[in-house]
Parts: sequence; C-alpha cells; structure tokens
Amino acid sequence: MDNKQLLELAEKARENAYVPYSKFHVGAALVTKSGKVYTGCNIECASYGGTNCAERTAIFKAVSEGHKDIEKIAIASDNSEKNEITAPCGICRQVIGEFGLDIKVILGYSKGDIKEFTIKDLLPHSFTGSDLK
Ligand SMILES: O=c1ccn([C@H]2C[C@H](O)[C@@H](CO)O2)c(=O)[nH]1
Ligand SMILES: [Zn+2]
Repeated sequence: MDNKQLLELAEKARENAYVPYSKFHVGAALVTKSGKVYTGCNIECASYGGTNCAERTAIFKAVSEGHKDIEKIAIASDNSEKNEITAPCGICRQVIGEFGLDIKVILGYSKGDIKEFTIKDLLPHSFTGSDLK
C-alpha cells in the first residue's frame, strides 16, 4: 500500500463523514504492519464534545479488532481538492502516538502533493506511557 493509495482510501472514507454541524468532511485510512487496512470518518454529535475525528475512528476500529501494529495513517478533508493538507488535531496526535512514535502520517491529496511525517515530528517531546512507569 503506497501513500497515494492510502490517501485515495481516506478520500473515499470522507464521503461517510457525519457532519451536520461543521459540514467539514474528514476521512482517514491506516494500514498495519501486517497489511490490514482500516478507514474512518469524523462523526459529530449535537453535544459537540461527543464528536470523534476520522483518525480516531480508524484507529479505534483497528485496535478493537486486535490490530494495533499501525504502520501509517493518511488523512483527507474537504480541503484536499484545494491541494491543502489537513493535519491531525492534538487529541488525535496523542492517540496516534500511543501506538508508536514512528507511525507515519500521510497528508495531502492523491492527485496533488503528498507529504509524509512521523507522528514524532508532529508531536515532539510527547507524554507517553513510559512516563507512568
Ligand atoms: O484532523 C482532523 C481535524 C478535524 N476533524 C473533524 C472534527 C470535526 O468533526 C470537524 C471540525 O473540527 O473536523 C477531524 O476529523 N480530523
Ligand atoms: Zn482529531
């Protein structure tokens, strides 16, 4: 699974976004080290704090099926067609980092520019489980 293919899956997942409040559609797609693919969209709630981002939807689907060996995650939004990146929010950065600081984060547009970061790049000096030991 290359970065362009993973972004295409994120762009497709975005179509399922449930966004009556923000109207901002986001999709995410991840692949595990063993090649399993999970997608997610953002799901909003009238009690706004109940909203779940696309990235966390995909991660929670993967982990809840026993696949936490995430290799990379791609993110697409309504801004993708404008060739603009949508970077994960702080909560999602922390959740991505929970499963490995070397996880790659793929941002951009499948028909445009594609950028690759590690979650360590996006969340430097992070608080981790080892701080609790
Ligand atoms: O990386 C992001 C940024 C925002 N959102 C969602 C949350 C909310 O539904 C909407 C506006 O913030 O976009 C995501 O899903 N992922
Ligand atoms: Zn988020």
